[in-house]
Amino acid sequence: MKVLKFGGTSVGSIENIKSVKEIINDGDKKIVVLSAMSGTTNDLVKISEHIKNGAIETAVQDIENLAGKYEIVIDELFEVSELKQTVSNYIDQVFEYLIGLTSEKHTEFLYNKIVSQGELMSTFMFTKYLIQDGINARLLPALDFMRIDKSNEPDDFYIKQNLNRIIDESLPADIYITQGFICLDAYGNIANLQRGGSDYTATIIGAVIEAAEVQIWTDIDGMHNNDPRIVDNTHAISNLSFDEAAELAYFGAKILHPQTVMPAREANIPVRLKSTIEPTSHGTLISQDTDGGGIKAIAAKDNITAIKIKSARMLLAHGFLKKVFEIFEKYETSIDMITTSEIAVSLTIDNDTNLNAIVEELKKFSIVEVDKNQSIICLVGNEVVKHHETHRLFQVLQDISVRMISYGGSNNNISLLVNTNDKNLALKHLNKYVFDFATA
Ligand SMILES: Nc1ncnc2c1ncn2[C@@H]1O[C@H](COP(=O)(O)OP(=O)(O)O)[C@@H](O)[C@H]1O
Ligand SMILES: N[C@@H](CC(=O)OP(=O)(O)O)C(=O)O
Repeated sequence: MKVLKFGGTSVGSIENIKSVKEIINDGDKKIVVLSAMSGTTNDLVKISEHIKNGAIETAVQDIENLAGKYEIVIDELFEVSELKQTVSNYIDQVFEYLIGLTSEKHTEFLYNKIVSQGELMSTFMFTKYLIQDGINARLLPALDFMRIDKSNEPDDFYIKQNLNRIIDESLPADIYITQGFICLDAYGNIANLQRGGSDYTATIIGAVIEAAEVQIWTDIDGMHNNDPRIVDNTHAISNLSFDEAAELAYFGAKILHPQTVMPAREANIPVRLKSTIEPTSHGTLISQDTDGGGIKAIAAKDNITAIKIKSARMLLAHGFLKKVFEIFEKYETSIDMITTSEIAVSLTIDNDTNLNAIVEELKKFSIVEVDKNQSIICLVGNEVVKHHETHRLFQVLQDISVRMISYGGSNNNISLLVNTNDKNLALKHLNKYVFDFATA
């Protein structure tokens, strides 16, 4: 069985919802993972923010506006009045529930309850829409099987047991629909896999059911060699290894959630990125195969903070780095990049939650400088550090001030740290030097 994930853009309009139906209705049994309609999760996040800020009237107004949008979608999708009524009742209940939540105290738990509603709505509507067309579709509620453990890792054993049980117990179907993104935490509270997490849901499910393939369907024909929103003339990459794709996803290629590749790599399940707009195009196949060498793609990750730690005494004195790392470990903050010199160590983090506490502790034995608004630019390719063309990327040093370079941490990745204001220019110039050097 295959697992197909359709993102917010693919279920974001009536036209796209219809295309998704055509794509999945090919007679093969499958599990379909859906995101919320595009824009909905952002709207729900805003509603949660308003509640947090005590702006209850604005929250209610936003809920009503969102309800209005869903009314239009239901009206256009459903012709059979009984189904239309069932879906309307369900969606009305969701919005009444949201209104009810506006009088609650804001907590992370409340946020999680609010943001989970997008996927609950999209999957309910879509299942009924397939049924209207005579398709044997069945909804598998993600909250009945998808769970993370105390370390926020997928609880594979629980997921496998419960998903198989639910499929076995329900009437046979050709197409099973489930929600991406949402899950339960180890204590049974509603939680999620972080923004963009539906991709991750798809590979978690793919791994536990040992799927033949996981397909991530979106609005672009695969992973491009650079960010198409910033750089012109990018192209889709036909094949990526799991390691290459994982580096690109982790370092910001928006098309894939950072953790998506992990379950697929562990279970050796190919992942194909496909376009709902051009369903017949090859897309990008991510598998254990590696091909060729040199830089295949460039990605960038924003909201990075650089921390320079200068030692009062000699830096590489025995135990100095241990002391530094222990502080980051204590505050559960992972380090992305690191470079050292005789007198200082520079490193980056992408989570500022405990920055002040970390800096205070570091200051006890060093001089600390913090630079916010940095971006990591990551160049990825099999054996990229050894390739004879790789040196071209360093031409970017003549155009842009590069704060840090990480080379050789893995054979597949070279990373540069630049000020976010220089990111777009850096991506464009790197594109020219690396992929377009004949005209550079
Ligand atoms: N390297 C890249 N390759 C392809 N798309 C990318 C890349 N970097 C950024 N994107 C953007 O990611 C978008 C698709 O991701 P996303 O918004 O998560 O889709 P969905 O809503 O289907 O989950 C594309 O429209 C594209 O603009
Ligand atoms: N609704 C979630 C989950 C998701 O994965 O969305 P998308 O597939 O559109 O990136 C979000 O917006 O974060």
